[in-house]
Amino acid sequence: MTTNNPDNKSHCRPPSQDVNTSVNTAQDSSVDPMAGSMVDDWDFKLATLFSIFESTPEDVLRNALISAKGDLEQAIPLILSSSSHDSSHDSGHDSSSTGDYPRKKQKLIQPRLSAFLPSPASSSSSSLPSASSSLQKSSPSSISSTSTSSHSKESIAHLPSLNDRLRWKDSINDTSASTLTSSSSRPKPLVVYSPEDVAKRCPCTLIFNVLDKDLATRLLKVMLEDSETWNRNRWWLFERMVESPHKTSYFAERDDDMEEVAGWTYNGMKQDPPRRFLPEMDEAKLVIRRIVNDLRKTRTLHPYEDQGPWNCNVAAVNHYAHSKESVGWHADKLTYLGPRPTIGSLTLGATRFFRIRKVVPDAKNPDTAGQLISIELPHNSLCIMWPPMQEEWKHEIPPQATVTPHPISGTARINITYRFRREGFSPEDTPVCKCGVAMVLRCVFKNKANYGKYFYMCYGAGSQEGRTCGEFHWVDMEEKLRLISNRGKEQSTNTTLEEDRVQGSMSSVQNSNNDDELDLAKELEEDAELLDLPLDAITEDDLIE
Ligand SMILES: O=C(O)CCC(=O)C(=O)O
Ligand SMILES: [Fe+2]
Repeated sequence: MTTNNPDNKSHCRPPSQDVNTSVNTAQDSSVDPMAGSMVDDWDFKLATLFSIFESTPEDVLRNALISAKGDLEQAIPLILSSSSHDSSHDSGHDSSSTGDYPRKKQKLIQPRLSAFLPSPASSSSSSLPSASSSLQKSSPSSISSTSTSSHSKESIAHLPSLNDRLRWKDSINDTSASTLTSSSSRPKPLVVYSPEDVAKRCPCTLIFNVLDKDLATRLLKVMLEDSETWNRNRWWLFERMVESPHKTSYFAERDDDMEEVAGWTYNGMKQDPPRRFLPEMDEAKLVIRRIVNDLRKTRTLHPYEDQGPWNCNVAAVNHYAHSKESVGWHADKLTYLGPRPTIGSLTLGATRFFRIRKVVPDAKNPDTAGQLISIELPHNSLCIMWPPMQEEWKHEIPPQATVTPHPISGTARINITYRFRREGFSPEDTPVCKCGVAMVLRCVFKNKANYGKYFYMCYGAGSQEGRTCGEFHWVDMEEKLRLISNRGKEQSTNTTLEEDRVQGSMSSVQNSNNDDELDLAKELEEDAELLDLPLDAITEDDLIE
């Protein structure tokens, strides 16, 4: 699967916010997933600054925070420009251009965070470099450094991303469990190993030794070989082209699946066609499909789930060469899978941690909101993500200090996520925004009034030099599903549906013409940007839409 072509731009109205504003949203409690629990908390903000500026005296940090009226992102440039901090650590520059890496913790955190910070001279959008000049300037360093140095740690550290900011926040939160217990309400991170514990903690089922040993070995070998042809994705992030810290590709089961997936877009960019499941993938698919469907019989299905048997007709595959390769916080996109999808995620090769956290507060267990749960995934394990995993949780494969290697793959891990592309959520069912690109389907999980409602939004920012038209439509999901189901019935009686389909997609979305809705659209877009990490979800799934 090839990557987004940076030259193939569609043009949108520039966003109203500049880089600075976007960064601000990350720490703004109004859009933060942890809002109300800790980000509002002064101590947390101070601790955050501590973790970035380890060598800076506390009073400098405190004063900066006071001067910035508690706004973390405003405080950071103040500290950077203060003479008190250790400039060898807190250079505020992308170290890819300086070649001067901060040491230890800053190596991972600081360069990436600082890549988002406005320099004191560029606090307004007008002073930012134009997107095209930024491409010329930043692409060579950010792309060539990552693509030429293959899997170097440095290439990973170069990637500035929203996800880095969340990981950065999480690493702080991890620390907070031990050092900030008095001021932090966030529960300590958990590591779970057993299927029983996994089932207790989240909507996932973990199954060890899921495939016959011989099949698991053959599949690992063939995928390792095939992964030589997989690519790192590239996308726009705040006027910079960045590259995913792992390789990925897409497969489909049959001809019609191939055609559909070939029509999938990521930010309006058509992707290369997927390849057909390799024979070993087909073999594994049969096992996984049976297991998922057997388990599904014991579950109460949500009305928005596909009520028929689960199929796995497409697969996003990932290759993590070593412990530092990763995938960022994200939920798998709903656009082509529909609401409440089930995903079967197979691990082959090295053992890695799969880290999850619930982004919707759980009324029954408010104490566990935002808790980081790491699930160990060994070779030949299947992690089934049930609904509402993609609506209410985020997941990632974080970089690790070391991994448990596998005798065949060494430190490399292969992941195959078997997915069900769903009727009624094809490219032809997906609305197109003012940019002329396919919109992305999302679910509101934060805003109480609209909780659980679905919407389509412009998703152009990852491909269009950071630009989005901000278009937004609510989806009446019940109505949409009813129309899909009727369509299915009519299809089975060979009725032509073209008119209904157009009618259906027209009535299932409502244009948002009034100001309130536009405001909400904007807020949701910001939410999505932060919480769903659309620009940073690095898997093929996340980038293909
Ligand atoms: O590698 C993994 O286990 C997770 C991959 C993933 O999240 C994805 O492909 O969407
Ligand atoms: Fe995922």
